[in-house]
Amino acid sequence: MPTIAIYNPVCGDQTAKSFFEEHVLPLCSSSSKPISSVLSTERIGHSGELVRQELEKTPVNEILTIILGSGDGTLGEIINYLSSAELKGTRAGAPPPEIHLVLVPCGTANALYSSLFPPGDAKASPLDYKLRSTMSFIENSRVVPLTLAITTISTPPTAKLRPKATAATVVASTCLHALILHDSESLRATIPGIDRFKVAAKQNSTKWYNSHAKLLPIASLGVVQLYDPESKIFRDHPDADEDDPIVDLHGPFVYFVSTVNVDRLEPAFRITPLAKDITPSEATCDIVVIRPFEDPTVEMDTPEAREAFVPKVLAVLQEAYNNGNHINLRYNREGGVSMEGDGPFVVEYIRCGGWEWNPDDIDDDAHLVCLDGAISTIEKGGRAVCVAATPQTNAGFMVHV
Ligand SMILES: Nc1ncnc2c1ncn2[C@@H]1O[C@H](COP(=O)(O)OP(=O)(O)OP(=O)(O)O)[C@@H](O)[C@H]1O
Repeated sequence: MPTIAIYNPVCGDQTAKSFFEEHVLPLCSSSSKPISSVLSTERIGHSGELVRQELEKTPVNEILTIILGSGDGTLGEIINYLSSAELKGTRAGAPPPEIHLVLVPCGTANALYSSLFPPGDAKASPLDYKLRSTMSFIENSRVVPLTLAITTISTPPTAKLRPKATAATVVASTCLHALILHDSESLRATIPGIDRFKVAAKQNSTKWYNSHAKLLPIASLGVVQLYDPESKIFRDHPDADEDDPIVDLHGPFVYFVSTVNVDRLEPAFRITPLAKDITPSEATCDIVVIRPFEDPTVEMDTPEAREAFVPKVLAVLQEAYNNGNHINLRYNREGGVSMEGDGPFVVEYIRCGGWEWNPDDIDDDAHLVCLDGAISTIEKGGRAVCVAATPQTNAGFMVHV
């Protein structure tokens, strides 16, 4: 079973190369798990090419293990490259490969790693913390499958173009989160760390997004679920029944973030905490939505109403850093947001099989979609459809945990 190492030398604080040379490679060479090649990515898109070349040399009945030093973006790049690549060599005409991943968190946010290995749980030093997946590979070989969120962005029916599908392993989002990722890219050079996300959040805090979302049922249950913070369980969504299991959500929206595999997007930002606290038993999307018309004091979409809503959104985002406590925030009669309110919950926390996003033609900002950090734009008249997919047996990506 071949094992290769691939690192992205420019991700995060650009220390992946030295971290591999000083820690990961010596650890592996002193174990019984030899590494056949050590590869560095040289450009955008290169990681997928490197994995393809290795796969084409790997016998069909063998699993390829990749020790991957990167953030979430490089992993997404590999998965998407392989999903559309026509493999040759030993893999010509063969069924989809099984790939095992050993993650070394070298990126900026490392959402997948910090969800699989929550930092608070670690009694280890920072060095030991970064080597947890590596140690699992060396010592016990326990793996978990990755769920994929397959998002298809369609053009209007009149365009007659083939829809484009992208697989995400962490997040598919629209609204504020997509705008934050979009704007934070231009801040990368001046603010290399995760503070650039906070700056970008402030820049976009007064925007509301006009769209119509449809929530698709969980495959085995046939329903969409809504979390009830009072009883702390998921219930069947009140707007769905067996005859019509699809739930319609009308805008405006401020926040729409859907995750798979993760309960956090940064080590401390637990935006979908129930992904860990009430673990789903199959491939599902956990979605956090904020719609300002759920606030009992909001009656119209005006500049004043948007301005007054800003502190409420920031309170939710802030509370997500408090171990995911934002899901318990409520409005009070004055429209204030706190744990003590007796009004509606500020966040709608949904678990479903997928969703569809139909932005209003006139709202440009509602057309941005973030897929694991990469931004796509839905054309006017188009839509995005995201579905959580379970990997087939003996295929897909498994992570050492
Ligand atoms: N040698 C290279 N030069 C320039 N870009 C590269 C190179 N190698 C890889 N890349 C690109 O770097 C991008 C960022 O990588 P990645 O997402 O893994 O790290 P990050 O953005 O720092 O972390 P995170 O996704 O956890 O926030 C990837 O999209 C990849 O295409």
